[in-house]
Amino acid sequence: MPHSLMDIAERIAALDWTHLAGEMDRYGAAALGPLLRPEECAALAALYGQEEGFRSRIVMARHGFGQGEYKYFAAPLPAPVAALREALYRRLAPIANGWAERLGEARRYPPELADFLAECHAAGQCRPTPLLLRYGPGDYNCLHQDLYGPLVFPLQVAVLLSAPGEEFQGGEFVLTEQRPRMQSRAEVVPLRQGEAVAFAVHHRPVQGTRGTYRVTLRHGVSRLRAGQRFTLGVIFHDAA
Ligand SMILES: O=C(O)CCC(=O)C(=O)O
Ligand SMILES: [Fe+2]
Repeated sequence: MPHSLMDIAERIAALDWTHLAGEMDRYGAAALGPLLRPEECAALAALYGQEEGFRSRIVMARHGFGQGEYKYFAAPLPAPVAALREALYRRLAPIANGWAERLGEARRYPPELADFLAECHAAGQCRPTPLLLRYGPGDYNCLHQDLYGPLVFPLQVAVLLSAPGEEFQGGEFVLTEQRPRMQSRAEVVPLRQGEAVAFAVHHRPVQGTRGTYRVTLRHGVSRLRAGQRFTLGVIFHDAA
């Protein structure tokens, strides 16, 4: 493994996962801190302009998803993206299993990404889901859930590749949480360049006075006031 990729796995292993699991349990999202260096962010963002290496490009306005665009990587994923996906999965799988247990769900997630992806592929979810997103002035990402078939890994990660305040203004990462029969709660996760946020894809358990209940989460990005913003999205289930 080249030095920098080994390094990505080590950076992820070095995070305080006990603390982060607590944040995930309380808020449905946790800022992971800096994962990528500015030059690594710039290198990934620069891939956006290339033709090769992607399986599709989505113009969000055409689908009512917002304004801006994104491109799904084709297999094989760029090495740093594959390294992030593998190393993050390893740490998130125990949290996902804890959630499944508390929600009374039978599904358990294997400890390694390769084994989970084998399950996805056996279920006909074979297309890679990691993506690069690009937003310009006025662009935004409507609240959504990244579901790509019946098989869902319940956590995902986004890495901000651009420098807020320098390369763009506005464009905050936002989550909403819909509790049963209650009004929604919003959460903004401030990120700096290279920082990542882990968050619930669609549901998470919340402990109530009469047992555990399920809340529904959505995420999106508020309107960019100026500049250009790139994100790397790391989703663990593959797509049908
Ligand atoms: O651009 C962002 O910060 C969010 C991107 C997104 O929707 C995702 O990574 O799934
Ligand atoms: Fe998303």
